[in-house]
Amino acid sequence: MINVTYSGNYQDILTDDKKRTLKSIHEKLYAKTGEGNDYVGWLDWPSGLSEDFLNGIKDTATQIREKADVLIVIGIGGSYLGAKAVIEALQPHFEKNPNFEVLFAGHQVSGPYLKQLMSYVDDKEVALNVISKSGTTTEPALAFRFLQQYMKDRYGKEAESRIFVTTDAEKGALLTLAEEKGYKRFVVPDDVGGRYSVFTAVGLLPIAAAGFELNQLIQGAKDAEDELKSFNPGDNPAIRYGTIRHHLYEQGYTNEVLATFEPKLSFVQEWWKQLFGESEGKEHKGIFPISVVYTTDLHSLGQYIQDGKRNLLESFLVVDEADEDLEVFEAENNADQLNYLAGLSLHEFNLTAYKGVSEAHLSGGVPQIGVHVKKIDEYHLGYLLYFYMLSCAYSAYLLGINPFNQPGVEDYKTAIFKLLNKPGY
Ligand SMILES: O=P(O)(O)OC[C@H]1O[C@H](O)[C@H](O)[C@@H](O)[C@@H]1O
Repeated sequence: MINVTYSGNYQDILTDDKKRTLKSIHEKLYAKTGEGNDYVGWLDWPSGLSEDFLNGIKDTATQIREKADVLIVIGIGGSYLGAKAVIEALQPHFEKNPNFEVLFAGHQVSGPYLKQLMSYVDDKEVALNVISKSGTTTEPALAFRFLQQYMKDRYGKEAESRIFVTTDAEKGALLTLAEEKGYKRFVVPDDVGGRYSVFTAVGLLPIAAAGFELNQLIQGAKDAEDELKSFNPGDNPAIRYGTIRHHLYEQGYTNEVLATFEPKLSFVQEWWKQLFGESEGKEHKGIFPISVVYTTDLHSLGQYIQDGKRNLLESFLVVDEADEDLEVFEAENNADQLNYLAGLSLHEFNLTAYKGVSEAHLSGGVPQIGVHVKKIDEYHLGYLLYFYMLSCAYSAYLLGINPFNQPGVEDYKTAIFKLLNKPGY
């Protein structure tokens, strides 16, 4: 379902030694005995999802769509990027959703954003889904403080039936608050970290509310879980991708540029950055994840990628089939001199551009990985996101890093809290 290509020879990387290392990673991962094993609930999560659970999410999504025109999803990092990635990939570019919108808040602290959001929804019916695994993250908590008040002012007691909380089952300030007010709650499983949580209620409720097909998304993830669990490092694309990028890292390619020709995937790229960046960037190790959308960025970052410092590897996220397309037509006077393209579709143009860019960058000293997915729909996105999560676990374990914690993010938080005189800091 996913095809991973490489500009080098994969068999050369796959030495007996590497196979042994991969085998031991595979065994620890699936036996849930590797480092960070408290957080591998995502691994068999898709196949464990019950009809009842999915129906519960779908029913709530239907209720939300019945009573509201807008769902504001409050969350940051893993509590926002998965839903945002799927929704952006699936919704049309324009007239996103004339009858129902999913908007996001709490993923930054911008006064203008929050003020303008509240005035934008003033003439619309609103529901809120506040998502935080810890229940204590400052940005969403701050946004929720404002938006909860907004809801109370607008709806009084009825606000309580318009607010949905997704958080830990047992702890956190958000849980206490939800219990106090009787808000409907969804659980972030204990053993699933934020950046691995897209197939839990964290991602599923906003995605369902946006009107997308959960069964297909989950089926894609389930098939990925099933097909990628075999230890077959020659063919398994998740092992392949993890192994190639790790090999390139060892050769000094410490930055990975994830490139796509499909602008709708730009939030899949953002989600991927958190996934790989937070999973691997520890102990002064790890590939720094960067993203570009082509051909746009060929006209800005293309120069650097072609000729700049040689520590870049490039991985293309290639969509093989376009759902909509245009064919270049023959113009009478050919004033723009583009008749040579007549008969070519824009998708074919991009596939050719992929080949050309890939050749040029390779000759400039940037090794190439291709991650090919058939098309963009619920099923293939489900498959793709699971594929990346699994590859990430292999890749981080190859580095000797626990993929499932993020100890480093506390340092800047402590520094900010000290400056703000937060009690206890
Ligand atoms: O869901 P939350 O607990 O609010 O966390 C939201 C995000 O913020 C944290 O600082 C972590 O770095 C992320 O891994 C997490 O996804």
